[in-house]
Amino acid sequence: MVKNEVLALVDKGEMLPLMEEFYTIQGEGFHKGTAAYFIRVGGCDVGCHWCDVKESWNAATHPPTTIDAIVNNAAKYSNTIVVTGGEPLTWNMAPLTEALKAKKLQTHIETSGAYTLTGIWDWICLSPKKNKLPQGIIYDKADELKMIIYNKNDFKFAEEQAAKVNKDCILYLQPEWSVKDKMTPLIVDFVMKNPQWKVSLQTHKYLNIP
Ligand SMILES: C[S@@+](CC[C@H](N)C(=O)[O-])C[C@H]1O[C@@H](n2cnc3c(N)ncnc32)[C@H](O)[C@@H]1O
Ligand SMILES: Nc1nc2[nH]cc(C(=O)O)c2c(=O)[nH]1
Ligand code: SF4
Ligand SMILES: [Mg+2]
Repeated sequence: MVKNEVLALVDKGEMLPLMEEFYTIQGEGFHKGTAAYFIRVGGCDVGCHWCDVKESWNAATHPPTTIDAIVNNAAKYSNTIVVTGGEPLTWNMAPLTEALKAKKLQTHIETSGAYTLTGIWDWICLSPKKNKLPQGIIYDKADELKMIIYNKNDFKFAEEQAAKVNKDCILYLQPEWSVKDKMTPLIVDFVMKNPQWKVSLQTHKYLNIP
């Protein structure tokens, strides 16, 4: 295919810049401990200074890959597919998720919600960022809200975002990894005082798995 054809397919979500894919244990949030196949799509311009996958940001460094190739491969590994990035909602997620659902796979997304929600999802993990706030209806659709705590101000931001989600949405506070020794005790204290919240840890990093 010539370059313009590839770009046109990526534009429609019929190809996606694929950074990496791996079978592992979901480390975070409600489904922690569950085996899942991760599809990490390149491209993000939200710019979190503490992001743990900055290599994902530049979509041009990740090969445009057909939905068929991604889905046929993923189906070999797991019934639960976690789509992450980068920011997956940079792209139209309809073709990918329709193909995953056609194979009866469970579709989970990890997203900042910074762009329009596309795709068919069995589970939406919304992790809002101050520099690009979530767009519209995703607050109504989120199954879990996962707020990253880097400093004390982030508790206030977490409460502001929790006021916007639907009543069934499960609320998590997750320490930013590099400051976890300082922030985890504050999170523990906050959750005991505000039991509508739960603690989420990046358990895969403790397990030394991807
Ligand atoms: C790398 S992001 C990719 C998906 C999407 N861009 C997002 O931010 O939700 C996956 C998850 O990791 C979280 N995360 C990223 N860097 C982190 C860090 N240094 N410590 C703790 N959580 C982090 C994000 O908030 C998000 O919930
Ligand atoms: N094991 C594992 N669990 C995760 N949950 C969310 C992740 C992500 O980067 O989106 C992630 C990840 O990178 N690895
Ligand atoms: S939105 Fe997600 S991928 Fe993008 S910079 Fe922030 S944590 Fe990283
Ligand atoms: Mg991760």
